[in-house]
Amino acid sequence: MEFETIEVKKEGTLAWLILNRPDKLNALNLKLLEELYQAVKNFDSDNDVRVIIITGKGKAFCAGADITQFTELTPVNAWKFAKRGREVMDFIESIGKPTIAMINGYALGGGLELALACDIRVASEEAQLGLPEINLGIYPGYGGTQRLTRIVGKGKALEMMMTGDRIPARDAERYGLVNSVYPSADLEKETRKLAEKISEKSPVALSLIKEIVNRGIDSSLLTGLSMESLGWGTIFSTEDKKEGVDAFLKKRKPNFKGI
Ligand SMILES: CCCCC/C=C/C(=O)SCCNC(=O)CCNC(=O)[C@H](O)C(C)(C)COP(=O)(O)OP(=O)(O)OC[C@H]1O[C@@H](n2cnc3c(N)ncnc32)[C@H](O)[C@@H]1OP(=O)(O)O
Repeated sequence: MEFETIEVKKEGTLAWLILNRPDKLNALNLKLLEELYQAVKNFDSDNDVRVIIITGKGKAFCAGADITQFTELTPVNAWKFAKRGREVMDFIESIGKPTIAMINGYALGGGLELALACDIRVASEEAQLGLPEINLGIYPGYGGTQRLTRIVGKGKALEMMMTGDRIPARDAERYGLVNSVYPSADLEKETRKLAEKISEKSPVALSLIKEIVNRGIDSSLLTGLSMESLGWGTIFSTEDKKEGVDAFLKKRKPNFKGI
């Protein structure tokens, strides 16, 4: 499928989705948002794909929602644009496959919110992250108020939203906002290494981990723990569980098939 605002490519079991409006720092307009949704949907239903990596072309991961669109938005359309963006982020978070945001530069506003919807964030040393919407007289609308708070805690999240300050990647790593930081020359290699490691695990187990963690975090501890035990029953019916245990006992590498 041809896209205008993103590039997609497959490398074995890894799928790359590259935001491709570099002259506008990959700002999210409606077209990009819809293509992003479609590409993730395609990769999610592609059995060959085990891990999805999202990144940006040029010096930005994504500088947020396209501000030029704001001048013509009526309140009703603003609500629709925010709602659609949130739905796309929710969808990305909800898919069963692991997602990695490879933050190669600015991840601001809706761009950071996209990264927050991914499971793991890795960044280059030059990257800067922030929610600068406050400087436009608005506030995050693609899930940032909720997801950032769950990841870095209320105090730091409120500070980021209230000041709009951009945070260097190394500080973001200290706050737990990004998992790892690398020199930009190594970012792609290290991301690929991480993605390949995850791609060799059981897709069923990965999918259950995502579901239980994402649902559990919004539930009581008891409900989360109960989902964990129920999932355990389910995982014992899979071929991947048989394969993993057999491989261990026979001292060989497992070959998980996702069944
Ligand atoms: C409707 C629901 C929305 C829901 C929630 C989401 C809200 C948002 O995301 S609001 C946007 C938040 N983001 C920002 O406020 C960042 C805006 N950008 C900047 O502050 C700067 O561009 C920068 C600090 C990221 C980089 O500065 P610099 O290196 O000097 O690069 P330029 O400013 O010259 O940018 C190059 C080029 O890109 C255009 N651009 C950058 N960001 C956006 C954007 N968010 N929307 C539209 N266009 C953007 C910028 O205008 C330049 O274009 P030209 O002037 O045509 O060269």
